[in-house]
Amino acid sequence: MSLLSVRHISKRFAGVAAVSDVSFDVQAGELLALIGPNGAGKSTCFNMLNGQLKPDSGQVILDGVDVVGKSPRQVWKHGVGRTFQIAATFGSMTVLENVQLALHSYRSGVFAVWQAMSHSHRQDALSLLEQVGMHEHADRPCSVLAYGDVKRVELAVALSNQPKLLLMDEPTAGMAPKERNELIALTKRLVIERQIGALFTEHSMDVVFGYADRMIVLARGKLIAEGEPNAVRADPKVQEAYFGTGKTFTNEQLEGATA
Ligand SMILES: Nc1ncnc2c1ncn2[C@@H]1O[C@H](COP(=O)(O)OP(=O)(O)OP(=O)(O)O)[C@@H](O)[C@H]1O
Repeated sequence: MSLLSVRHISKRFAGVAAVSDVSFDVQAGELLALIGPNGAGKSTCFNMLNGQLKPDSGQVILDGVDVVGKSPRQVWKHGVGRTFQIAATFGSMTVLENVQLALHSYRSGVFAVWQAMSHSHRQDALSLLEQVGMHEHADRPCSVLAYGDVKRVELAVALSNQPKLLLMDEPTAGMAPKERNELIALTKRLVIERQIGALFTEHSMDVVFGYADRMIVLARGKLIAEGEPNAVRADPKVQEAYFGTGKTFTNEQLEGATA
């Protein structure tokens, strides 16, 4: 059984078919890239997986449970972690406090209540920070960190609910190539070690071709290709979708991206 089975999900906004009859699977230990030109339906798809949007039809089965109709909080509790295109940490709090707060939120059952918690979940938070290589920065405020380090803290926060599935919205946006590769290599290692699944959107093709186990491609709300990156790259439908817009990545990037 797949970790995540998405079956025939669709979503319309007024006259726009944002996502039409899309089905795919994510396996435990797999890094799956979701790509597509601007407006292809990637965000809509993500938002249907994390409970922010309810599909008009279809099923989203995570670890045997259909999560359609559950709130974002319930979906999170069921094991979906998320990172954002612009890293979401609290700058005025330390690295350690950010992870402690996430652990506290998950374990106490209280989503948004802050308590004095200087000792709360400290060891577990340090352990998560160690896994992302940030434990030596535990007592620094997030606001002084380099952006790549903030993204690592965000990853530790996303792991605090022991997710089965990680959803990552352009995890490497705004990062230099070296940091970008380090972050995605770290993500891949954690996905394998923890046997979780990860689905990520990405505009950087070197990341997709270098690290994704498989990829799926959306265009105008429809799934037009899926498979191993090199096979998908050669697919005429994918080439056409990108040449048609020229906005997300170019012919040269498609051909030049190597594993
Ligand atoms: N809340 C909404 N109301 C109306 N139309 C929407 C809404 N959200 C998305 N759409 C439309 O649905 C389509 C898919 O949008 P979506 O944001 O999912 O694409 P995307 O692939 O994430 O694009 P991008 O790469 O530009 O972020 C677009 O035509 C968009 O204008």
